[in-house]
Amino acid sequence: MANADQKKFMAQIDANKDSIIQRLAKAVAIPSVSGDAAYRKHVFEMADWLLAELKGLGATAELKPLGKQVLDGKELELPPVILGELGNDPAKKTILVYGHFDVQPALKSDGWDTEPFELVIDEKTGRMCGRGSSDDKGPILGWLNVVEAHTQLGLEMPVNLKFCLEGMEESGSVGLDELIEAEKDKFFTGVDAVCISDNYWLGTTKPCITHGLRGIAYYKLQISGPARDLHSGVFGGVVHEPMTDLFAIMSKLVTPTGEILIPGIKDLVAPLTDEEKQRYDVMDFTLDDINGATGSNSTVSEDKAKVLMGRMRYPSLSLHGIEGAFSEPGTKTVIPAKVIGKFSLRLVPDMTPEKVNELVTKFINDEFAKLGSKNTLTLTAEHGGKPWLADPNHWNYEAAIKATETIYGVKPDLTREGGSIPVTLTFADTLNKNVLLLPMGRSDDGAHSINEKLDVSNYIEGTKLLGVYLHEVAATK
Ligand SMILES: C[C@H](N)C(=O)N[C@@H](Cc1c[nH]cn1)C(=O)O
Ligand SMILES: [Zn+2]
Ligand SMILES: [Zn+2]
Repeated sequence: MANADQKKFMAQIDANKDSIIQRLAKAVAIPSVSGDAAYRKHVFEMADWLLAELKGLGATAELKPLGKQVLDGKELELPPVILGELGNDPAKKTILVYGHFDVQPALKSDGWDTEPFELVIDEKTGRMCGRGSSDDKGPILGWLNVVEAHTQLGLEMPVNLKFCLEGMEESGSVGLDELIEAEKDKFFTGVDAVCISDNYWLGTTKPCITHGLRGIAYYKLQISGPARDLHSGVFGGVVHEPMTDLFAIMSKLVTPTGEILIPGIKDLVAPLTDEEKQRYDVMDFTLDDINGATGSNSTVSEDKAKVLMGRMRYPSLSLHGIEGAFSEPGTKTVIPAKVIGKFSLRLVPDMTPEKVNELVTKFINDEFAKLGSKNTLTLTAEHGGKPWLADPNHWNYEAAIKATETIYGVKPDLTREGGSIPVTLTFADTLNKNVLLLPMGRSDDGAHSINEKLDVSNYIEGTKLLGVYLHEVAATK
């Protein structure tokens, strides 16, 4: 049940509906793609815009430079991290809020129905379409909307807030761990718990609270041979072809039903307990939720618990793409001289990127040796992140459960997320504080896909959820 302050706050969010949607439209219009050097200046632009918004709301905030990185052979300045603070009352709890203002790449030609960097609102369905609307600009702005509503009402914020907002999450959070380590006894002092809104409900109607994430280990596998692309009529059957080698290796990594074939990987996975299995059996979820989100009927199993475990508690290996391969329409008869296969594994307890790197490297080198090819193979381990699992028996989770009941009128499911947010474990380990994931969007939001959207109702009610959660945090012992 909402108390009087919470009711006033919720009414103010309803009153602000148009202006906070405009705030999201402005954020989506900045194409802050972190993984493409050509867009890097927009990630900086996004950091400047957010910094100004935070300061405009009365927070103290600064940009922390992270140095440089090498991306696709080019040296590039890393986007800064925003560290901000609102309130420092020793009588109040301090919640650290993390989010990311970078996004995945998006081009209209990928198959979007609308311009990806324009927030297009369908008044009939309430869907707000645009890259970053759900992942993760909507949720970040949710926190700002909460602060604004309190100021407008002259209502005291129930907790002190610290903000840590990064611009490299979609590209491995380069430099962030080091910054957190360096600031742990400075900026991060006094943090009581952490809240991250950067994942999704399990389905489209029922909210959830998340206490686990998979980790990631991302690889680029380069095979090169000829000094230049060749005519397949002249050189086909004459040379070892890089693409043929690459297909031979990539086809041995995983089966079409998702079984990882790299020896030793399965042995790293913590065994399933009966008690854990039961949790998946009773989770409020149907295959229609997944089918709705994928727009297909293509699950690898018809068993609900197996599908859920495939996403939450087992590793997976996905093939993402091949750079350098002929991919345009038409029928070019070319032998590409150099191709780079991209794949990643999602990691679960007790896997670490280091252990996985060892096994992947050995397997790929062994398989390449079996081909007897005269080409050259180079395997690069790109970004990695460990899996994370938190204890939900904590006041941070209690507050989130109460707030969810107030906003949505149901007890939320307790879930583990299939995606990765590498910094989560860093916060848990370095600050030694409880971390909670409190999602705003739905499973069918299409994060990383075409036509990413956030429903108006999720944005508005999700903003209320973040605010009421802070009130409930203040009320817990
Ligand atoms: C769950 C979160 N919103 C997210 O999308 N995380 C990304 C992180 C990542 C890692 N490599 C590239 N991006 C994800 O899980 O893919
Ligand atoms: Zn993402
Ligand atoms: Zn995200």
